[in-house]
Amino acid sequence: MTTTAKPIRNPCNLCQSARAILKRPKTGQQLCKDCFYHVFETEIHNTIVDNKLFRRGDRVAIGASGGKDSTVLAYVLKLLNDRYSYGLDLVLLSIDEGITGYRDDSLETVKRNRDQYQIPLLIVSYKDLYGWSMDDIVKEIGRKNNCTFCGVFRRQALDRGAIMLNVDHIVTGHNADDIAETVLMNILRGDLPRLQRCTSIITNDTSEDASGIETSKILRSKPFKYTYEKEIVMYAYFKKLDYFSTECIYSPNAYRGYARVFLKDLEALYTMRLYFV
Ligand SMILES: Nc1ncnc2c1ncn2[C@@H]1O[C@H](COP(=O)(O)OP(=O)(O)OP(=O)(O)O)[C@@H](O)[C@H]1O
Repeated sequence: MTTTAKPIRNPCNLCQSARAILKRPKTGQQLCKDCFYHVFETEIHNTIVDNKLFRRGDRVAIGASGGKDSTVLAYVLKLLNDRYSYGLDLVLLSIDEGITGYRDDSLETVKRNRDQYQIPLLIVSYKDLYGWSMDDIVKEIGRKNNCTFCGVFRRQALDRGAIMLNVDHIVTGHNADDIAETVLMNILRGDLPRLQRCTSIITNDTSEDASGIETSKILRSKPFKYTYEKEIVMYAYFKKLDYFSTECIYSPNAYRGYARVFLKDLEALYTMRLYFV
């Protein structure tokens, strides 16, 4: 007696053998969980290889905030390092800006990630480096331009942490959506030098600390340059990764927020056009 296999309802566009459970925002493909993991991870691997981001033996610090992007970055980089034998020595580097009720909680997530992924962690605080926490700064100057101060301090703090860790390279979880926002902000501000630099996947600009001392020539890169935020969220959700998802308490008035809303509105219009044309 021959038995015929029951046809799969809504099969995955790639393997055809499992049921599709999601529609990929980047391509519109309907995929099963395993095929989504495979294409997501392979695209990041291809980005790393095509752009020659690392050399074998590099010691690489992952800028870890406990948020979805850097949590997925730590998880995927560890996985790819093992799968493709990149030969990287990975460490987590977190900056504690000193924001009560926000960063203290997200750092607890990073500490759990350190144990879950078995990657060592260094936490460097603004208070130790500069004598001021963000809470102190906000008390002094109020709620204006907080993100601008914080961004400059964080960049330097990451460099200082990287020197303490003796790393060659810092990777951050900036994704395709973050980069689109930055492009728009630089256009609106008319900041041509930054507009030129902000889409580079890898940079090695020299930075100076508050006293004007050259701190580093450490490479920085964004392995998620081509990765959509929605796909990072989907990946974290299906893999049940442990991440912290609260907005910074000092950021509601940030300029970036306006760029983000504008781009989300444009995206919604574009998606509607795709459906209705
Ligand atoms: N406090 C921090 N310590 C270390 N790295 C950080 C910190 N804050 C941000 N970063 C790095 O910069 C990237 C972009 O930060 P941003 O503030 O835009 O957060 P985000 O887009 O919410 O990302 P995430 O989801 O990882 O928090 C992060 O993915 C992370 O790699």
